[in-house]
Amino acid sequence: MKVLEVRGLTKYFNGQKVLDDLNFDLNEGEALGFLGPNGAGKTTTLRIITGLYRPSAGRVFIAGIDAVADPIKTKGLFGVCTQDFSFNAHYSIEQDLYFYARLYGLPRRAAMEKARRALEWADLLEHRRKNGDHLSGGMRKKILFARAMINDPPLLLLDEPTTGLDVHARRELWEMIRDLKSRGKSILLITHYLEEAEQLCDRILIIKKGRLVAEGGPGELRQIVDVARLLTVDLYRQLTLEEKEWLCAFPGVKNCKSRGTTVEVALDSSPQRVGDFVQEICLRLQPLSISLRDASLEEVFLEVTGRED
Ligand SMILES: Nc1ncnc2c1ncn2[C@@H]1O[C@H](COP(=O)(O)OP(=O)(O)OP(=O)(O)O)[C@@H](O)[C@H]1O
Repeated sequence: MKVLEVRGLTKYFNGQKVLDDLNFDLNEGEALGFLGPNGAGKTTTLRIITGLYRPSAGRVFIAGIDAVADPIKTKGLFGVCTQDFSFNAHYSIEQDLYFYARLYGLPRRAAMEKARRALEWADLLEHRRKNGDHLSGGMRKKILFARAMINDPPLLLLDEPTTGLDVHARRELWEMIRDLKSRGKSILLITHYLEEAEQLCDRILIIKKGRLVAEGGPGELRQIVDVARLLTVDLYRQLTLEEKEWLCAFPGVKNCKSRGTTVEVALDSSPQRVGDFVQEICLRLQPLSISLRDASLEEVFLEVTGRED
């Protein structure tokens, strides 16, 4: 079942097109990475899904309900963790969660129980009497997750949840996301950390200037840009122009860049004979070392978002 459907989403701000006919789906139990350079339109998309902005054109359906025409009806179907947040200065985090549970209509006793269980889930029970502003950045994000999940919605929207956190805090949040996924929740994850998307997401979308430029599983994306592997060749001197042309002319070579005495050769996914290629390089260039590896998601991202329109 599709938990989220985005159809032809277009948004203008002051005559400038920020989203351009964006289409994607999020299936039940799926984690979808939503990536793109700064200003690509990720947060704008999220704000339209949550009903904060109206689109200039296009539709959004959450669990089949039209979120643009009837945003009130969809409010209980998603939890959101935004980049901007605040805590009521007079509330402890326990009262904060109780308040949110009451907003969703839970009776007093059930809301208290819910707040307590949410604190346990976030591993913050011992800090329950503190105000959110007095917690560390990682703890604050955990409380925001707990808030977003207080009414147990099927869809979770996360806008850069781990930005600015240390490695330990990031890993704790990853565990919480994995736990939500194991409970069948659908997750839209905006992130600039490609490793995070690779670790947590089943599928990844990359947008640029409000347009979808790539979509697929982390492995599939490498094939989309057709840079499957990278061969790094270290020389004792710089590569000559003639040698560069010779390298680029080999079958399966996508491009070839040299920086100082290091040469990086991008190879496509065709079943070429890499062994023969390496042998020829050794004979002609007598390199200090050669290494072959799969292209990283970061390299795919740079290729896709760096292309001219
Ligand atoms: N309320 C607004 N009024 C005018 N322009 C806006 C508004 N909100 C966003 N924009 C513009 O829309 C574009 C997309 O912004 P958005 O915040 O959606 O990008 P993003 O992909 O989330 O970027 P980042 O990764 O930096 O958070 C930007 O050019 C931004 O300046």
